[in-house]
Amino acid sequence: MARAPPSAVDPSLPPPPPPPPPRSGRKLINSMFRSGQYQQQQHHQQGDLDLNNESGLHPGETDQEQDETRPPTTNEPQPISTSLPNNEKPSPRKTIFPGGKNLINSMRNLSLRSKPKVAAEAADWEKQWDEDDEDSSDDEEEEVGPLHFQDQPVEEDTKLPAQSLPENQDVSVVSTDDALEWDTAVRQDLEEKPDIQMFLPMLRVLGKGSFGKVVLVQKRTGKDRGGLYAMKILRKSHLVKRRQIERTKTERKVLSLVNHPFIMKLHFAFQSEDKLYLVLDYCPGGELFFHLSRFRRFPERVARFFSAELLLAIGHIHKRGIIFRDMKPENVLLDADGNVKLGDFGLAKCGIVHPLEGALSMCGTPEYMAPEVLAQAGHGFCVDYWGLGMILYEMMTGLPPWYTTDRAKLFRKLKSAPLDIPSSFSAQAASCVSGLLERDPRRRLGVLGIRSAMEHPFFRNVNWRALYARRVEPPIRPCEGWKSPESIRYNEEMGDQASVDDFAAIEEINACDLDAAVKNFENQFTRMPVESEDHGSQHQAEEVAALSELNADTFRGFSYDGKEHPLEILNQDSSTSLGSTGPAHQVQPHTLD
Ligand SMILES: Nc1ncnc2c1ncn2[C@@H]1O[C@H](COP(=O)(O)OP(=O)(O)OP(=O)(O)O)[C@@H](O)[C@H]1O
Repeated sequence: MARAPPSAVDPSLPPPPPPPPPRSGRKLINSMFRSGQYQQQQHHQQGDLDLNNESGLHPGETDQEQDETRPPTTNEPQPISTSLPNNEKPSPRKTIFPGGKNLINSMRNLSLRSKPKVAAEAADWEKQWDEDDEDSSDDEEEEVGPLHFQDQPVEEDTKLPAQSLPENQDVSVVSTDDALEWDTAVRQDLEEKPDIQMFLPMLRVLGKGSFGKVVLVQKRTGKDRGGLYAMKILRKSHLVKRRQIERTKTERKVLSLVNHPFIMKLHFAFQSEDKLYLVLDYCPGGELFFHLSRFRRFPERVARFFSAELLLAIGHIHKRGIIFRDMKPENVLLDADGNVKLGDFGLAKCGIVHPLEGALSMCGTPEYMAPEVLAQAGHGFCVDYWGLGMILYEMMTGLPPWYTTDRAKLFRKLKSAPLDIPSSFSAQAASCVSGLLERDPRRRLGVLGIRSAMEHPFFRNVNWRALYARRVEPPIRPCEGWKSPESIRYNEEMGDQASVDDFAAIEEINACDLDAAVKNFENQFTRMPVESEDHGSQHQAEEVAALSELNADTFRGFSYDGKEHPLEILNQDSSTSLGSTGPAHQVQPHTLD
């Protein structure tokens, strides 16, 4: 059965651009950032995305005026060319915030203005959130149709809520109570003991990480038969060789502790003699990075939507005493509807009850590291607000602030270079980004908790309850026209005859459906032979040697059927024993937390 291929986006964004360059192209894009070519190209194509486009047009709506004011098609964003003419000289990135640093600083120092409406809504949402934690049923929720994430004209208001913690305040009171809640909902309905047979044959490769690959699989038996999942496969020998066992255990532990609409869910974990398997929500929308590289940068309202969802995800993990520590667009995936799913919890840390303290490790992705992490001064929840600021800035400009390939220079810039804010940022966005990217974590937006960030004027028009309930229509619809087996099943259960026919077909998912299902992933992975393994003799010899280092207890407790109590996980040994070798793009913890 052929399904319409996934297609593009909200009509208020430019028409669907061609797919992004392959991953090798992504690497080149990075090198273009470094050489300045990327900025040059951005400069040439300025105007191809209207940052002030706040019309909020949505599917089915038309706006002739909007179409007419769009730049000509030839100027629509194209995938970033990997072959820029050599004679184009890179132009340096401009510092174009009116008033520059002084204005930003003066905005930071303004006192808290009362914002009863926003505060009331945030409080309302928070109350709802607590209730949802206790009882996840939405039965009594008022039925409201999908809301558009549409910006209203915002009154001029650039004042940043005061974020400073008084010098002598015991900041540990900020979130201790929340951190004691370990009430993650677990799935009670599964009676199956998971194993690899349940998911064979594997369907497509989705991507590769430093220690293994992620493949698309379909559950072949049991209640969720036919459902698609992403299965992360890690070779034990790689983990041992690269001292990544604790990282993997952390990822598996944290994933089973969290339960949130904007965080990737772990369904099963199991192991074979030589591999570990994590079965996760499949995110057919692909990486946020993939979409950002197609559009080069997002209009402010789009950046606001994604950052608001990420803010809720951060609030959820912080409430559970977990910090993420690796916020970057590559770790944010989109579900079929275009809502975010935060993933890759390998650098997360549990047991944090303080915004500034609790962890010591120097870890993260260099370009995104918070100053307090670099300084190894101790860090807490506030690192993730810094990470959110970095993502927000990157969404609105196309690259993270202070970017350079020279590692020493990068760290110097992260520590002390002024933040350049383009003049295209609204005052609210500039205030929010500079508040999140405040170097002193005691003064950073979010230090007083998620609510203080939610109340920022940049998020003024966000309906948090609706957003949390996924009733706000996402600005990018990455899988339009594609029906997931789960949605088909849902309709079938509701007695929809057309879908019953579809449902018969989901168990025999054909190549065309598969192409549609992986449309937002790079060809270089999705076209790989799914079972290909390196069986070279040297590799095998190394593997045997590495595996012999493992004792029977190394991965004890890894398997997960969705039913264990989170406290059991917390009681397992989680001492850190990481070496300094890690993936090229990440810095692994160098000290014990
Ligand atoms: N749940 C998922 N649904 C769809 N695709 C996924 C999912 N999880 C991961 N992927 C894809 O697989 C790729 C590899 O993921 P993985 O978590 O192994 O590595 P990574 O995060 O890129 O690298 P590292 O683990 O080294 O930080 C990701 O880049 C993403 O494109």
